[in-house]
Amino acid sequence: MGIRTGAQYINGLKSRQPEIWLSGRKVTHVCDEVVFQQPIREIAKLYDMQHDPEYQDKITHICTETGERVNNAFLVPKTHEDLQARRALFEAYAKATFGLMGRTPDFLNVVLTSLFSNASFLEKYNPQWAENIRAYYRYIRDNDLFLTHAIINPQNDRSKSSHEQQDPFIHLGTVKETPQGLIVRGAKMLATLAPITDEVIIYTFPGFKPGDERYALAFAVPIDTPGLRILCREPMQDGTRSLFDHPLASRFEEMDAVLVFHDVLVPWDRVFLYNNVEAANLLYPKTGIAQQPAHQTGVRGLIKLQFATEVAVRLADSIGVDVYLNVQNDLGELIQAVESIRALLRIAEQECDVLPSGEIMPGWVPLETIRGLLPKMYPRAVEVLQIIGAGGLLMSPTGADFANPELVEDMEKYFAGRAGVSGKERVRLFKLAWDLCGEAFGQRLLQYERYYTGDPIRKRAIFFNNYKRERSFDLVDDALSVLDLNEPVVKA
Ligand SMILES: Cc1cc2nc3c(=O)[nH]c(=O)nc-3n(C[C@H](O)[C@H](O)[C@H](O)COP(=O)(O)OP(=O)(O)OC[C@H]3O[C@@H](n4cnc5c(N)ncnc54)[C@H](O)[C@@H]3O)c2cc1C
Ligand SMILES: Nc1c(O)cccc1C(=O)O
Repeated sequence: MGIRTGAQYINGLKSRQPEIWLSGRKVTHVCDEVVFQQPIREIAKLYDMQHDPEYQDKITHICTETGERVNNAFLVPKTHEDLQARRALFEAYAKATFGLMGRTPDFLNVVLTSLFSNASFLEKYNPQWAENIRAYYRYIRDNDLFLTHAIINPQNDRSKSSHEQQDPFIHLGTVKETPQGLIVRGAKMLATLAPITDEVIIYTFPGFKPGDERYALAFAVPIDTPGLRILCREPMQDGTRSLFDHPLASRFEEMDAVLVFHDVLVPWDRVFLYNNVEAANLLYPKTGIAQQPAHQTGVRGLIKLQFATEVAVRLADSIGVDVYLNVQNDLGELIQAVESIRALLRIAEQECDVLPSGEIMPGWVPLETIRGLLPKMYPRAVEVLQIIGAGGLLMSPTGADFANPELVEDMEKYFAGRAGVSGKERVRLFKLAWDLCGEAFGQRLLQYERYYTGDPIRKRAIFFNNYKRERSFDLVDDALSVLDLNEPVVKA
């Protein structure tokens, strides 16, 4: 089959009825749910881009195995050109969503492609697991499906591991084996976009302790698998607010959900790992799923930070405050943050790691540096928007006010910006900024940037330890070596 259109993606959603709970009620048809309609449209646009002459050759390629045209996320990069082809895809999708949708289809399709190309890691534990992930990759690639994932345990007692929780099945674990497959029970979070995806993949993130064997699980099932319950968080916009009033929140609400597995059957051919704590802790670092997806998230994060920075620059200009030193200083800081991420991506794409399989991976040091910087830089961009927007952020009328003939004169007179910026233009800019720095929608985007790739504190500690292990810090030795402590520095 190969690449899908947006209509085919939507028909796929209509062909099933997952168990989705939203604001205390069960969703009957996800495409009829107003909260999901705009995000579905935004994802459908990404699928349509694959058929658009402007993008098709940039973001898709002909699969050498099947001869079908497939998305570049499924490309195992073997050359710098392959890496640039993936970069082009990430950038096209990020620009289409301003980097505000973190879990667009390319993200998990890159994860799956890494699991496929490094399936040999699973081979030594259980060759069937390796075969299963290879077959699953081909299934998702050839059907161009959209995955969600949930790899974090629900936030119960973080001081205890899974097997020490009050109930053995709060965290997702294996209940029993059957001839058909595993029966699994318990919860995982935070499955972003789960209600509007086709499949869910569960894989392991390091942190398993001895005794956690039953929780060491990696598998994938269709999103409408019997017994899988999708519990959505409170929506951050009700789907009825206008594009004028909420230009971003009304388009890019990325629903998050806890997945509860009520004795779900996982067929054996969909089991990628289980009952092995060592394999569970090593899957993330040993199969490229820490590194390759970081290329996608780095490009997406760059576009998001760049977007917030551009909004801040235009906001300041619209009310003439970018003539002041303090504002220039803050905006200069954001621009330098954007340029830092842009430069780090280039370094990552130049300083690659080449695996024995021939797969090339963008350099882990610059990618992990991006992962450590964005959780600081993006909240700072939000703060700068708040500082520059000041009271104007709380003083935006609605599109309905501008549409009312009785008010339009006041609207244009009292809401105008600097000379040349009409009332409507200034208000629209301030609404863009408010969606990013004021709305719950914008606060989620900030929290996303902090935590989407794990706890930044612990990630930075892992980065430091890996860096210390791999680097020699020669300059210190050089400095100490030139001085023979018995020699006077300057000969008399
Ligand atoms: C908007 C958003 C979208 C997300 N989307 C997804 C998704 O699609 N799929 C997915 O699987 N996950 C997703 N995540 C979850 C994300 O991976 C987690 O938020 C992240 O791993 C941190 O875990 P936590 O949120 O449970 O925080 P916790 O681990 O509960 O941490 C809470 C606080 O306690 C501290 N803490 C907790 N445990 C320790 C410890 N052992 N040592 C030191 N400090 C500790 C942390 O530093 C933090 O300050 C998403 C998160 C957000 C915010
Ligand atoms: N995707 C991730 C997640 O959901 C939680 C923690 C880490 C990651 C990741 O890809 O690094």
